[in-house]
Amino acid sequence: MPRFAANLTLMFGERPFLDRFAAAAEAGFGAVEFLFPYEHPPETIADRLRENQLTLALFNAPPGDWAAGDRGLACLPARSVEFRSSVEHAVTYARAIGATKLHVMAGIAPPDDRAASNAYRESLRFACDRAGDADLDVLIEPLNGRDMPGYHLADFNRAADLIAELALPNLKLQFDVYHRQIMHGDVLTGLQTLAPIIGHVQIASVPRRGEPNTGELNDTAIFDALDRLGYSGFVGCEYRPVGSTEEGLGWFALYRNRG
Ligand SMILES: O=C(O)C(=O)[C@H](O)CO
Ligand SMILES: [Mg+2]
Repeated sequence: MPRFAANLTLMFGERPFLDRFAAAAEAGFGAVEFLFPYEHPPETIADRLRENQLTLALFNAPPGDWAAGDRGLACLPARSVEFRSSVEHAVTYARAIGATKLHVMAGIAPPDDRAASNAYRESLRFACDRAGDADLDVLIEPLNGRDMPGYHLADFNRAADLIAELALPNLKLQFDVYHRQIMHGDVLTGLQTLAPIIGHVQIASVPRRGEPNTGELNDTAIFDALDRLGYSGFVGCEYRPVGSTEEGLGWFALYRNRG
């Protein structure tokens, strides 16, 4: 049975961020993930994880100035200095909070912009090198253009090609089922084909990005397929609860307290 990680950026949003750790543990999660923890000292995050006996499945490197429209810096040649320091900052956090997986966002630039593609490759080499020193995998995640217009990495095949081309041992694919279904469909075949390079999986219903099994996909069949494929990582619950997070956890009854 897959092991699930509550995404504390989207779930338990009724509470302040630091209170969501206890809420996730109480709900039966053994792991959590979140996007950007940087408003809080890493020691505080580490304490919350330890106090609640939670494993950290994944977090994101700083994305630049989100309010100003940045969605990562990796493909932006003019921002390479800032990118490198964002990776160093993330690695410092990762060491302190016991992370093993780091999502590095690409940024906004057309997929066929050659300068952006070259910068992206260079940035990923740099990130994998620094992250490798801390035993961290670097994840890249194709994002659909409806939620993330203009994002540089918007195709699963392109992500797979890039991972093959760069051949970096700690560069992996973040397979978000929600984005996959919107961009390409063919979710089960995608999971099977890409299994060797998948480093993390995320789930949400389509199209509303709500609880599993409330949209157009059979998420139970997806969880079964992950088992058959021998996927041993976490499945991040990156969804926006329709009502209160707890009320929407009916789907989780089968899986709670299973690591
Ligand atoms: O949006 C997603 O699916 C993510 O996982 C990113 O980390 C944030 O954009
Ligand atoms: Mg995702």
